[in-house]
Amino acid sequence: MTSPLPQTLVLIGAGKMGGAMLEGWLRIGMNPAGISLIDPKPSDEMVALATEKGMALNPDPASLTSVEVLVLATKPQMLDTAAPAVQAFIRPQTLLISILAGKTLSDLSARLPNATAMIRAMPNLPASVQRGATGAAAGQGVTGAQRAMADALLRSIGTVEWLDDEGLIDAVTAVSGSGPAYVFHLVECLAAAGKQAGLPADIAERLARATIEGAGELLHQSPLSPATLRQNVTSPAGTTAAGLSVLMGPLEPLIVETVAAAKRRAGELSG
Ligand SMILES: NC(=O)C1=CN([C@@H]2O[C@H](COP(=O)(O)OP(=O)(O)OC[C@H]3O[C@@H](n4cnc5c(N)ncnc54)[C@H](OP(=O)(O)O)[C@@H]3O)[C@@H](O)[C@H]2O)C=CC1
Ligand SMILES: O=C(O)[C@@H]1CCC=N1
Repeated sequence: MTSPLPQTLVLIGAGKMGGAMLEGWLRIGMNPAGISLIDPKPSDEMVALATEKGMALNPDPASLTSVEVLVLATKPQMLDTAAPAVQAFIRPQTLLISILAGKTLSDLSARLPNATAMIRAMPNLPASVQRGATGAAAGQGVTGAQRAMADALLRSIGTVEWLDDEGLIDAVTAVSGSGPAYVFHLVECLAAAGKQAGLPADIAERLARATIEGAGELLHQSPLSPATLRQNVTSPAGTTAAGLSVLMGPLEPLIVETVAAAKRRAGELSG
């Protein structure tokens, strides 16, 4: 039996990532009447969306008798400032899901002493189109039913990897949390290279974008490994082999360094 999605959800921080998750949840048909958004300066788009869908925007905490799930999606640096307002939305049965990079369950407990059930999750931006990838770790106070509900909520916007060791969330952040930005930059680089190779800029951009889209979709649909898919593009002594002879040496160490830098930064954001 699949676990039910929460009937009542408060999203604190309706910015880029909170907004992406919200978009995903609305797409799968979550009831907007059960969703409340808290953001001191919501974007015009967020105000319009709240109005159109009938979601409460900055309601009085006392007006919400039930808050099954509270998703905390402010910037990590805003945790201290936001904590008093966050606490006002926590009920005895509330499950808090934090997506704050770097902030540990213990950092959260120190600021939110009334939160007894907490999950630290790291989603990513494609959640808005149900293709997110989330890593999650549950704190000790989380019941089996709450964990199942969180799993259903996060799985409704993509894949979920549960980790027994919360310490691994910083590595998740560096790989899949930040990962879409690495891929988007690859599109930028491929487009720039296409332009340098003589293509008109707009055509280079469209080809680069469609190439990453197509490669991503093929990865999604194919049972083959990335290495086999790469080999399937690479004709013996052909053009791809020539291109990869330049890329494959330096790319892996560069990506290892990239992920290490992002993971290091997550550690710096803790506390
Ligand atoms: N962007 C991403 O791809 C991912 C982000 N994350 C995590 O998500 C969180 C948000 O990141 P992101 O969406 O990029 O950042 P944003 O700045 O876009 O979103 C944060 C939102 O919170 C609002 N805010 C500020 N103070 C408060 C407050 N006291 N109460 C409620 N809302 C407040 C901000 O308003 P204002 O702009 O006016 O300050 C903003 O709208 C971070 O902790 C980040 O680590 C996790 C995974 C991926
Ligand atoms: O850049 C950041 O800190 C956040 C966390 C992962 C993606 N964006």
